[in-house]
Amino acid sequence: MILAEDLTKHFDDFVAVNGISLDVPTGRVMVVLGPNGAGKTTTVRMLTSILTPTRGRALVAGFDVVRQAHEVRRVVGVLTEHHGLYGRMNAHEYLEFYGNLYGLSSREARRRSDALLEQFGLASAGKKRLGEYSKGMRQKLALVRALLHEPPVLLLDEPTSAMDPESARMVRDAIHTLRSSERTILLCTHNLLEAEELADQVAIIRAGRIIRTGTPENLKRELLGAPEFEARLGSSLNGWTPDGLPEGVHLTGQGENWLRFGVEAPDAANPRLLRRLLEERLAVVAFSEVPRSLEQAYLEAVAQENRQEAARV
Ligand SMILES: Nc1ncnc2c1ncn2[C@@H]1O[C@H](COP(=O)(O)OP(=O)(O)OP(=O)(O)O)[C@@H](O)[C@H]1O
Repeated sequence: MILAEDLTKHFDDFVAVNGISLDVPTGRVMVVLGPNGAGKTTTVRMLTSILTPTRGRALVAGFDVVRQAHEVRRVVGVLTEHHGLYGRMNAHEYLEFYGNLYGLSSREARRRSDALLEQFGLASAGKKRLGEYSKGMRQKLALVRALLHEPPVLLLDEPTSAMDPESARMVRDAIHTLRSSERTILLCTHNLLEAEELADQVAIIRAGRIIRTGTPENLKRELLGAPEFEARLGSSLNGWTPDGLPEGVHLTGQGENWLRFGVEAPDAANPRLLRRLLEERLAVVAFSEVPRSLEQAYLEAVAQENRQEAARV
């Protein structure tokens, strides 16, 4: 549904985006992560036909972002950092104006905007001038605008950055619902918990290039190594140290009543590991994976790149 090949953007001599390729199938959420200035917004702008790529091509819902810019604008809902709201209008007027631009009748625009304003807690602010909106309210209204024409593709650049926790929750819930109704979503965020919750796929961009891509689980595995499992015991270990552990399992830590293991292939090794612990008559009261975050994996990916770059100069 979103397909980019070798997408590149130069601003004079500066290369902001350098050969990005992406493939986001229908009904999936691709989260784009990256440091400030990495090229995320520039990528979104090319995918929405706002900027013309210097090289490469992109198709959104089958439409070419350069040759079919008009069609692309019709099938995408965009939320960018600069919302371009008209300060003198109120929300109803603004959404009717945009609804008409998208080809909706005023009545239909009003019906949809009332439902969306209600959904995002803006119903009581419908008559307030947009110049008087707070930052978070502006961001919510920009999202309402992006959803107004029920587009199959959504490109959301930091959609919750200015929102209070309750509003951000509403937006994440809305993204879950949109995903399950087969919308295709590309989301840029610096909020790694948000990314972890929503992403089917993650692309990490640094200095205009994709440095890693994969599911959150695969990225954790690739960047942080084998998962760890912890066995909690109902009694003290009394100085016992594990030996004869199954292949692919190694001890990574231990305390008075707990043991931690790195496990290369959990499906095969964990049953054997548990049998081994029971053979020793250890009272295992809980056995669980030690949680690892996408944040850890992201920081590791960027740190690895920074080290490689430092080694090159
Ligand atoms: N119109 C422009 N002219 C010149 N340089 C630009 C222009 N737009 C963006 N850039 C540069 O391109 C690079 C990428 O910017 P971009 O806004 O895409 O980054 P980003 O990943 O979205 O960053 P952030 O996380 O801070 O929002 C930056 O170095 C920026 O200064």
